[in-house]
Amino acid sequence: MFVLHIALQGCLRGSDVQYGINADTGGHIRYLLGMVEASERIAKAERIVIATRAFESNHGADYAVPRERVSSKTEIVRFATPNPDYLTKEELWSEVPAYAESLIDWIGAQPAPPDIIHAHYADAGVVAGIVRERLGIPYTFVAHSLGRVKMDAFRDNAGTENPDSMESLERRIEIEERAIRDASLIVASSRDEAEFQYSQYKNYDPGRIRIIPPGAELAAFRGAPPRLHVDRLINRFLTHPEKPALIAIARPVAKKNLAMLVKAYGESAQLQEMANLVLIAGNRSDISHLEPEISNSLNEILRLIDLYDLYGRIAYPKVHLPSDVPAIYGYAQYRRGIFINPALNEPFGLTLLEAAAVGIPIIATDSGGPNDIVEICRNGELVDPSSSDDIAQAAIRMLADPALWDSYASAGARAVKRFDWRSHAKRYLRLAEAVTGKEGIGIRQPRELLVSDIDNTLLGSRDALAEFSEWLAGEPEMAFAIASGRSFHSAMSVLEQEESPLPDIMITSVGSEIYYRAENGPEYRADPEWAEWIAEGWDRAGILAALQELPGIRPQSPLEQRRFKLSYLSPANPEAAAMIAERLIAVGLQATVMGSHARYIDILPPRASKGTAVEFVRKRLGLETRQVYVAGDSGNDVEMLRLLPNAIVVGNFCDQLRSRPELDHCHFAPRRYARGILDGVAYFRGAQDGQALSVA
Ligand SMILES: O=c1ccn([C@@H]2O[C@H](COP(=O)(O)OP(=O)(O)O[C@H]3O[C@H](CO)[C@@H](O)[C@H](O)[C@H]3O)[C@@H](O)[C@H]2O)c(=O)[nH]1
Ligand SMILES: O=P(O)(O)OC[C@H]1O[C@](O)(CO)[C@@H](O)[C@@H]1O
Repeated sequence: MFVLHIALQGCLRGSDVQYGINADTGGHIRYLLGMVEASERIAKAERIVIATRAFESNHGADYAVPRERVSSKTEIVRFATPNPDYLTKEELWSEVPAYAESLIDWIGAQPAPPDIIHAHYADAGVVAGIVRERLGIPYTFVAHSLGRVKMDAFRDNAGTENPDSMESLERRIEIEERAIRDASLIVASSRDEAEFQYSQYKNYDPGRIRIIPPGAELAAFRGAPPRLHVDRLINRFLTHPEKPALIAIARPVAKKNLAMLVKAYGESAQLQEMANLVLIAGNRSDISHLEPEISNSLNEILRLIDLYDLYGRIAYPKVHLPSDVPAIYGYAQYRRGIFINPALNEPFGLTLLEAAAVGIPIIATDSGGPNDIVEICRNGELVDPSSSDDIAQAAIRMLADPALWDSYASAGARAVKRFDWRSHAKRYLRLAEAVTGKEGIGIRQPRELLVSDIDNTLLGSRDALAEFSEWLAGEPEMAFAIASGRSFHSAMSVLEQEESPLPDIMITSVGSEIYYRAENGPEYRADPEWAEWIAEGWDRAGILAALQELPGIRPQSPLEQRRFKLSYLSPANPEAAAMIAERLIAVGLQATVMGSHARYIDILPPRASKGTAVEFVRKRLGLETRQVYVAGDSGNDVEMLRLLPNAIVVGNFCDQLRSRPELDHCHFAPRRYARGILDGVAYFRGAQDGQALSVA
C-alpha cells in the first residue's frame, strides 16, 4: 500500500524537528513522524510519502529542499507555491489551490498513484479533497485541532484575547466542514474529539469517525533520567534548584494559556515555597523577531514574572534541543515535580502522554483530550484553566501528599503503554485497506443474527474471545451485532483494542442508537428511522429538570449524556432506578429507566431499549425470532433477553438474573464470557434440531 500524508504547516523535516520554533511546529508534526516511523515497520505499508510545502526563511535551508529521503520506505516531498516565504497556517489558505495542482502533477508522474491520502489539519484536508475530486483517490482526515472548538474556547475565556480573526476562524470552520463531509474516514485521538469536538460541526457523522489513540514515544520517555546539560539549562535560573519543579512544555501561543500558570504560581506564596516553575516554551533568539502571537505570549509571561517578582523561582530556557525533551521531564521526575497543561482547550495533548511515560503526575485543563487521558491513565487531575486558584490548589495538594503523587506517577507509567504508535499504525493501515476496498466486507442477507452485549459478555476473557472469533469466522450466514450501554465510539474503541471481530450492526447507548456497517467499507451508518421512531414521547429537558433535585444520584460524565440517553450514578442507593421511575411517573413523564451493576442508571425514551432495538433490526433483516440469538450478563440486558426466545445468559452474570421470572426461558450457560455465548448458540440450535426432528 502507498500512503501519502499531506501536512502543510510549520517547519517539517525528517529529523531534529525544532518543536516550538514557531506557532505551527508542534504536535501535528510529532504525531505524523511517530505514526510514519511505526508504519515503516509494517509490511503492508510499502511506500510512504509526506507532502509538505517548500519555503525560504531564516529557519534554515532544509525546508526548501524538494526531496528528502527519510528511510528506505519514506520520503518527504516539498512543493513550492507562488509565495516562496514561510507562511503561518492562517496565511496559507491562498496557497492551497496552487499546492494541490503541483501535488496532482507529481502524482501523475509516479509509477503508481497513492492508495490513500491521510490529510493532517484542515488545509491539507482541502488539498486532499481536490485530489479526490480530480483523481478519485480517497482520503482520511486527522484534524489535530478544530477551529470551532478553538473559537468556543476563547469565547468561554473572555479574558484571553483570541489572536485569530473571526473571519479567518469562520473560513477555517467552513473548510473543516468540507474536509469532514468528504473524508472516507476521520481519525480522532479521543472520545472527547470523536463525540464532542466533531459534534459541533454540521457534517458530523459518528459512523465515519474512528478513535485511534496516538502513541507516546515510550522508548525515549519511559523513566527518562535527568542529564547534566539539561539540569544546567534550567538551574541557572533558580536559587533553590533542588526543589520540586512544576513544568510546562508548550508552544507559547495564546491557547496554551501559559500566562495563567505563571499567575497561579505568582499569586500563591505557598506554592512558590514548595516548588519552582519551569517553562519550556519553544526556542527563541530575539523575542522581537518572533511571530506576533508568540512574542505577545512571551512578553506577557515576562511581565508577570516581573509583576510577581518570581526571579530565582522560575526558569524559562531560551533554547532546547528535541533530544533534550525526555531529560526535561526527567528533571521534574527526579525532583518529584508535576507536569501542568493549563490550555484553554487541548484537542488531545501529546505532552500528557510524555509526562505519564516518564512517571510524573499531571494537572491538565478540563477542556478536550485530557478528559480521556486522565480517565484512562488515572495519572492526575483536571482543572478549570480559567481559574488560577484551581491550578494552584491542585498543585499544592499533589506536592503535599507523597502517596497521592506516587499513585498518579505509577498509574500513568503503567497505563500509558496503551498509547502505542505501532498499534496506531496497524489499526490505521487496516482501516485504510478497508477504505480502499482491498478488504471486502459487509453482510450478505443473513440467515441468523447474533446480538451480544460487550462488557463481561463478549469481552472479559481474551481466550474466550479468540475462540469466539474463530467460530464466527466459520459462520458466513450469521450477522453479528453488539448491543451495549457504551456509546458508538466507546464501543468501537474497546472492540478494536481487544481485537474483536467487527460487528455488522452496532446497537449502542443501551439501544438508543443503531448503526449498520457499510458494505465494502469500514464506516457505519446511523439508522435515521430508529431515531425518528424513538423520539416519540421523549422529553429530555423535562426529565433533566424533574431529576435535578433528587438526592443520591449524580450525572455520569458529559460524554455519557446523549440525545436519547441520560445517565446517572447512584453509588450508595441500589433502589435509585425505582426511585427515578416513580418520580417520572409522578410528574407525568414517560421513559425507560434501567439500573445495572447496582450503581449505573440509564434513562431512555419510552420506546428505546436494547430489546426494542434488537426487534427493530430483526425486522429490518427480515428474520424470524427463532433465527436470532441474544446474549448478555447484567440488568441492562434484561429487556433484550426478555423479548427474544433464544436468550443466553453467560456464566459470569450479575444483578441476580437467575431469580428474575421474565428470564425463565433463558439458557444460563455453564461457561463464562464469550464461551458462554457459544454454549448458548449450540444449545438453542440443538433444541431447534430436536424440535424439527420431533415434528418430522
Ligand atoms: O517547546 C516545546 C513545545 C512543544 N514540544 C513538543 O511538541 C509536542 C507538542 O504536542 P502537543 O502537546 O500535543 O500540542 P500541540 O503542539 O498543540 O499539538 C496539536 O496536535 C497534537 C497531535 O494531534 C494534539 O495532541 C494537540 O492537542 C494539538 O493542539 C510535544 O511532543 C512536546 O514535547 C517541544 O519539544 N518543545
Ligand atoms: O490552535 P490551532 O490554530 O487550532 O492550531 C493548532 C496547531 O497545532 C499544531 O498541531 C502545531 O503543530 C498544528 O496542527 C496547528 O498549527
